[in-house]
Amino acid sequence: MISAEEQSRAEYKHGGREVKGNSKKVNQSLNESLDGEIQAFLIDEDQLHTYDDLTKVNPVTQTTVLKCLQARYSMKVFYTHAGCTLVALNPFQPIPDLYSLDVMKEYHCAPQPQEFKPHIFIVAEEAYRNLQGQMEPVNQSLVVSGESGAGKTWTSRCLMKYYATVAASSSVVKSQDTVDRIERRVLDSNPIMEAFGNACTLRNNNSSRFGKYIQLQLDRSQLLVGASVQTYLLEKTRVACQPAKERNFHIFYQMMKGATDEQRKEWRMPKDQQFVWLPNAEKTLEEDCFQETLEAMVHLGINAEKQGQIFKVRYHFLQRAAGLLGVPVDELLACLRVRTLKAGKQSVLKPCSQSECSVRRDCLAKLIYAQLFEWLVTFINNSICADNSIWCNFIGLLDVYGFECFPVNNLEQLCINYANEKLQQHFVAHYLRAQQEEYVSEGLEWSFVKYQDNQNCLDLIEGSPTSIFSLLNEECRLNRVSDAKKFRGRLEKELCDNANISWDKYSQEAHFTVAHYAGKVNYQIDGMMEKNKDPVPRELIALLQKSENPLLHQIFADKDTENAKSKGLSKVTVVSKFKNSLESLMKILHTTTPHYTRCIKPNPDCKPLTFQKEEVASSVLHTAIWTDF
Ligand SMILES: Nc1ncnc2c1ncn2[C@@H]1O[C@H](COP(=O)(O)OP(=O)(O)OP(=O)(O)O)[C@@H](O)[C@H]1O
Repeated sequence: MISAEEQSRAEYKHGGREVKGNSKKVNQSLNESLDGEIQAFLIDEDQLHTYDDLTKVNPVTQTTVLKCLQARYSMKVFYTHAGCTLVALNPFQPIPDLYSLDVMKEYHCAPQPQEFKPHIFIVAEEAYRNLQGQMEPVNQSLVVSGESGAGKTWTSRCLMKYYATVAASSSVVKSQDTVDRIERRVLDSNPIMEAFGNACTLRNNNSSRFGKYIQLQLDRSQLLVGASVQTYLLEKTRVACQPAKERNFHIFYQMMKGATDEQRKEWRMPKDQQFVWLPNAEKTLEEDCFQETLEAMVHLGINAEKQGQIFKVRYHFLQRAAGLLGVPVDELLACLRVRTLKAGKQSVLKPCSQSECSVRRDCLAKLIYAQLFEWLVTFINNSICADNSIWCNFIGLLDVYGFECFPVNNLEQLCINYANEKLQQHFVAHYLRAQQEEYVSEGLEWSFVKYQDNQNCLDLIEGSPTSIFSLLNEECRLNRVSDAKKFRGRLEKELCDNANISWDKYSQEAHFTVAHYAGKVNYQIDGMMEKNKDPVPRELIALLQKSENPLLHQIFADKDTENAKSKGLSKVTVVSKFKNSLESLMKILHTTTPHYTRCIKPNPDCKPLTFQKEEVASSVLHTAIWTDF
């Protein structure tokens, strides 16, 4: 991949146009001249922190941009503009007064907030004023991106708090009980979703294991009257299998540590138990705050009885004990040990091997966890969503996983990186084209910025008729035992014309490599088809429908009706579902005015106030920011 510095050099003074003739001499003198200018710029070290917009750095190269960010970080200035993107460096320590009520008011009341120091509140206020101005497109989207631990969730919380303060509707209704205040309920959705959807990983103690899009609903007077949440790709495999040194979802540890004696008695949950599925329970985390989760649940209307039902299910499947799920023990064991195969109208019973039994048990746990999470999100939405007649505009907040490239990547990373490709394309389409067109229409002198068009990569992943997704789906439909090597062969045969896919001829592993806009990623094929099928044995669903736990009963009864209505729903693959939900999201984004915030993790160990250039450099490259220059 071409480095940013090389790119800068190539485009330097040529407005992105290629240097015709490509003479070595010209390049050499250009490089020397650029080096000279970089040195000249950096000589004024004391001034580097004053650049509050990285596009004003001259010349814009990786070195100069990094030096400015580093200088600002060391002065405890964490926000910097990069054209139309806000760059947020994570301080990894609370910064007193940076987000106080007074600061919010200052930005909100300023005649020109953009003249203030760069801050996430500028983004928030700009979106709010756009909405007030009712300029098309009126609805706004705040897209928060960055790698794990960069600060997306923190930023989203800040934005929500900002609107819950400056657009508070309840302040005008003095008599309203604070418990019922909509702003509070909207904010209370955070600790609940984080308890059930976040976990401690190697990269972040409070890592969101799902993506979310929150629509803050505003009425004609631009007051916050409700919200709705859409979630994406919950990492449900974590329930039954946690990567080494990582943990399960917070909620398990919260309840095991934080339940009162009374709650333990009611949920039949003894103290100090250890579970295979709860590794690293000894770790003390700020997030293990059960009573806060419970309080938030109460505010949203999840009463003690429902809480009991939720926590009983949670606890009982930790125990991996059958009867406690409210289903007959012998029936559950039978379901786990014997598979029912359908052959026409006939059913054939086939005993499972021990490892198959474990797979079925894990499948049950994942199914219950994912369905409960979905139920919770629906409950939250019912509690915070305003009636359609009340709200007329929205500010959407998107917090999704950033680009991922691990030593081993599989279907999850493919989906996440596909989502990032979509967002990158959205960014390019909305900003660069709009800006360039604006310059042309105003007759301003402009230089053509060459940007990477990632359509080819998107065609490779999701295109029609043949793409990685279509071939994966086809393989899953064939309903045969998947063979990774054969699948690699198919990909090679069908997609060899696309320059964005390649293979390492010498690798023993069945894999493929995709050249994403942010870099190349190697995907392991083994297990990918199975993950895409995400099979749920029918017998397990049928069994859970008989559960005496009213919550489980309700959740799976609904599922049944759903399946009956739309035949074959259970056959919808993971990538198809994800593609559809992403397409709906992109449709919404395209009808809004977008605002981009890029969070950056300045060191891999989450150390306070520590800036490592290599870490920031790779983050900057993985983003749309670079395109912004
Ligand atoms: N602006 C900030 N000020 C102080 N601390 C911060 C700030 N932003 C982030 N942090 C710290 O960094 C940690 C990681 O941030 P956060 O959980 O928001 O990352 P993330 O990008 O959402 O990660 P993931 O993708 O894993 O969910 C937070 O728990 C918090 O301690």
